[in-house]
Amino acid sequence: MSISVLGAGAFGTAMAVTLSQNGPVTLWARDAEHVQAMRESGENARRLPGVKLPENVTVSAEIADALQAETLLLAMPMQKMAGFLDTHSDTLAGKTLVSCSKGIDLSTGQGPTALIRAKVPGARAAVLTGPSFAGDIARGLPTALTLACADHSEELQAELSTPTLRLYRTTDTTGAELGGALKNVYAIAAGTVIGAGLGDSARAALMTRGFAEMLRIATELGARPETLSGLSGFGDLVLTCTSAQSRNFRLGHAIGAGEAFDPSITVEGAATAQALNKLAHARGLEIPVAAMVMALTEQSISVDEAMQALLARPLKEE
Ligand SMILES: NC(=O)C1=CN([C@@H]2O[C@H](COP(=O)(O)OP(=O)(O)OC[C@H]3O[C@@H](n4cnc5c(N)ncnc54)[C@H](O)[C@@H]3O)[C@@H](O)[C@H]2O)C=CC1
Ligand SMILES: O=C(CO)COP(=O)(O)O
Repeated sequence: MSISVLGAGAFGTAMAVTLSQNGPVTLWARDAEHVQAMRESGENARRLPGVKLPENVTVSAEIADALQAETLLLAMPMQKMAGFLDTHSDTLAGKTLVSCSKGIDLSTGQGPTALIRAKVPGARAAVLTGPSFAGDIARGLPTALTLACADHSEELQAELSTPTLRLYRTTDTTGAELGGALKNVYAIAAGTVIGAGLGDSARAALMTRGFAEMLRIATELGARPETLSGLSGFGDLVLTCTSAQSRNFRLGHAIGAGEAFDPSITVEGAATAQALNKLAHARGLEIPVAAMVMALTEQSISVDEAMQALLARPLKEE
């Protein structure tokens, strides 16, 4: 059984590298020049420098090459997924589409599985998510992720597990994808606190209250609470709120420190904060930390104002 990875960013490349231990993998990039550069150098210098592409990984700019496989990993930024599915919907029907993207589509409020079902009705949708930096996976460091698929596939779990990548399965696709999307918002909050010098205690408080918000909104949207407590929710929240490897954390850190941040870096949490606030508002749910993250990323509030607003909220029961 062969696998293809669609999107040759850091994460798609890392997944291609680890999965190539099980068999041949096609790594598809939309940019032919990027493919040429990867073939010549034997690595993805743009997105994952220093990691050699194994022989089992074929890089291609032809989508037809990738479509030879039945299992396709979607590894592109969330806000690009709808356009990608629209363009290729006919050819993707009947395939197993495993989303690796962590976000909520801003224009529809849908997560990856709902988007896949809407755009490619004949496809089987799954989600691969959890605490994992691309560099760690590619270097073969031990990693555990959640694989969510409505039809409970042990076969898919085995297909996507490697000697260093251990997958746990669940049928709760909503919980898994919301955990992965929402933690990015709180990683921005954590980064902001550290960048502004507000201390580790404040970060722990925001992580905990952020997790409460994650549970509140995700369960309202149909997620199982235990999924949020697992790798895809709590696990990834811990990783991204405590590591400067996280781009979401780094964006927050720059906001807190009053520094510039390179806008070409993929940071899913800013758009997710907007989508999340829309969803919460429509349901009458309070998510004060996520509201502050949205205001900070939109530059409509200062860090000091955000912190004061959170501290001045009415005292309540935990
Ligand atoms: N980098 C990481 O450690 C992890 C990333 N992820 C998730 O994976 C997703 C992708 O992130 P990265 O690979 O890190 O980003 P990246 O910034 O390294 O790469 C994004 C890639 O997507 C490609 N792309 C953009 N629009 C596209 C389109 N319309 N069609 C096909 N390809 C397109 C770009 O050319 C680029 O190669 C995000 O949702 C991220 O949250 C998940 C786990 C870990
Ligand atoms: O999702 C990730 C780790 O699990 C990667 O986080 P960033 O997108 O913040 O770098």
